[in-house]
Amino acid sequence: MYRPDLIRNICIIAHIDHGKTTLVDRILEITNTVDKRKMRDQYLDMMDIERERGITIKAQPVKVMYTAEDGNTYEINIIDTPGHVDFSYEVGRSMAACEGAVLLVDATQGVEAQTVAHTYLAIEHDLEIIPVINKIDLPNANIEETALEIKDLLGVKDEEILLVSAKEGTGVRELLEAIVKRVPPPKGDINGKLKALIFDAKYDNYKGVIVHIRLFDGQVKPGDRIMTFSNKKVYEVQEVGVFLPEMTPVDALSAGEVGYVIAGIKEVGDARVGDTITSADDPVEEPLPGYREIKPMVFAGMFPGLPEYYEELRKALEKLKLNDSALYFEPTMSPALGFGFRCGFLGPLHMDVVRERIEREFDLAVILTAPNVRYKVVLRNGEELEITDPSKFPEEGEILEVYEPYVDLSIITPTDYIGPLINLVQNEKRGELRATENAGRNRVILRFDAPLSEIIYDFFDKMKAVSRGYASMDYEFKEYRKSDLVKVTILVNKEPVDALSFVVHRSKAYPVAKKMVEKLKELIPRHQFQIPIQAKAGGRIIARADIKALRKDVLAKCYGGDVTRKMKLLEKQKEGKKRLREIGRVTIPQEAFLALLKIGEGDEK
Ligand SMILES: Nc1nc2c(ncn2[C@@H]2O[C@H](COP(=O)(O)OP(=O)(O)OP(=O)(O)O)[C@@H](O)[C@H]2O)c(=O)[nH]1
Repeated sequence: MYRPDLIRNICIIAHIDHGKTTLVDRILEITNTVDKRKMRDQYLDMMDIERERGITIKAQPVKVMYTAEDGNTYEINIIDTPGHVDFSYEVGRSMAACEGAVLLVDATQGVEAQTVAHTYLAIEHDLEIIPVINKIDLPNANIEETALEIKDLLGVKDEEILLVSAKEGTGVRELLEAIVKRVPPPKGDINGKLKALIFDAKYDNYKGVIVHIRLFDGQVKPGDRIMTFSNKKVYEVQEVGVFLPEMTPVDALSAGEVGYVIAGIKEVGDARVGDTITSADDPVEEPLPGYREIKPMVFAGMFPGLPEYYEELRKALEKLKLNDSALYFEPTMSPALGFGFRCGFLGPLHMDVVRERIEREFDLAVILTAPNVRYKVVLRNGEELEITDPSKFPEEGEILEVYEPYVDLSIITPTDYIGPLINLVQNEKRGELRATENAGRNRVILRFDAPLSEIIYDFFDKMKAVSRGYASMDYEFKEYRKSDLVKVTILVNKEPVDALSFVVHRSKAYPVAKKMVEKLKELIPRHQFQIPIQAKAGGRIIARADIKALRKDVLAKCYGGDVTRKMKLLEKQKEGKKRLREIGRVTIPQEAFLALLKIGEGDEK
């Protein structure tokens, strides 16, 4: 029977390692959702990488049935939220699918900055927030202090904060009671026109795209003709169902419910997060608010470790793309690295995840070049270009104007670190402070305008370093701004290496070029001859470092020059142990192609 008053839709806000997965595991057990025999730890974290790195990009939603003290059996849908700034848009969309949020704080760690950003987002979405202190079983749990911080953040009373040990199960039942009592049931009209929010989409080899939805109004069932609002594509529904957490078909999904739809959608790119699904025959006029097209913001070259693996790399990228609508790639050719792909990502973490999946799931070693943003260039001849590959950046004489993307950068920090953070953003990263807002006792939000290109390198680590790990950041694309940018070309042994070129603000061209050649000097091994490394901008050499020649006797041991040794090296390269590239007569290791990312290392101390 359809009882929307017995539905509760929630998400869990938690900093990494505060115990979200463990809590969900306990809830699954208490509600007998998962057969004890099948129960394994971290049930919902499906991907290996997510488990190992502790970053859940997004886990499956799950529906549990909980019989409360009032005798009613409630349906509680728990929707996961990704935990990194690259995916902040998706966090917002997941929250839009809920009426409540559990704020989970580790009693030994206290409220961390990342949690604050998500809590604000939950408040913006009008979610009922239930604060929970976890890990109370630990001897070093500091419940009082943690409660103070939570009260600071939310303005709640002591008695509203729940105490839980997700590990031992203490307090989990009380939490389920609180969810049922405090989180409002979904509103919505089952007789209204179909209006559903897409909050995730996954590709399945057998079933095609599985669209995760939250219904706001109306109903959807097999045989219905549905339409995605943004691109007006029409599909016939084949199956609808719920997550138990295995996908389980049902006759229909109705207003207020969470579930999935399978409708012959071929790629996840056609079921975009944040988009509205409606009826093709009787569509709503207005979609749900908040939809945005996700565009790649960060680009890098990806090349197979060995040329013969080009096809395999293409297949791997195609496979990943099926499940990742934000991933973009097109073939490219680099004189230095051969055939490969120019790839686009949401941000630096997304890039890392893709690279790791390719290496691990497809067993392919790849060479990835330093990331860059999308530049807009107006040439003197009037032509307008969009450049995502620094080696294709036009020569200075041809350029009339250049524009680069700026972001709204917000950093939440305890007041102690305001000075160092402003210094970092303004003096090192070309940002501008726009506003400072109070964010509760001893905490502020600093709002900056900053060039995206400065944020994608070592910014995150530096921010953490100057704030002792306490600051957290979020950014969103703002606009393109005119800028004074130059291309720096790197020559190794007098030959330009296209994959090492980069674009930089003129004011930084010299210092960055100098650090870059010094870094390359460290990263490229010695050869039997001296190797000059030069940086060239605007037609002249602006920095140089030399790698000294090896002495002959040493050389005999290391580089015998015989073919089998070289073959062995190439074998190793396949294993991803040591990826080397011959440029002219010089062997360049994979690391060197990321030299630009490493030039800031060791600056702090
Ligand atoms: N002692 C104790 N340990 C806990 C408790 N809850 C979680 N842990 C441990 O804390 C660690 C992190 O827990 P997870 O559940 O993986 O944390 P998470 O928030 O899901 O982490 P991510 O998926 O990485 O964001 C694990 O080693 C858990 O065993 C608890 O109540 N008490």
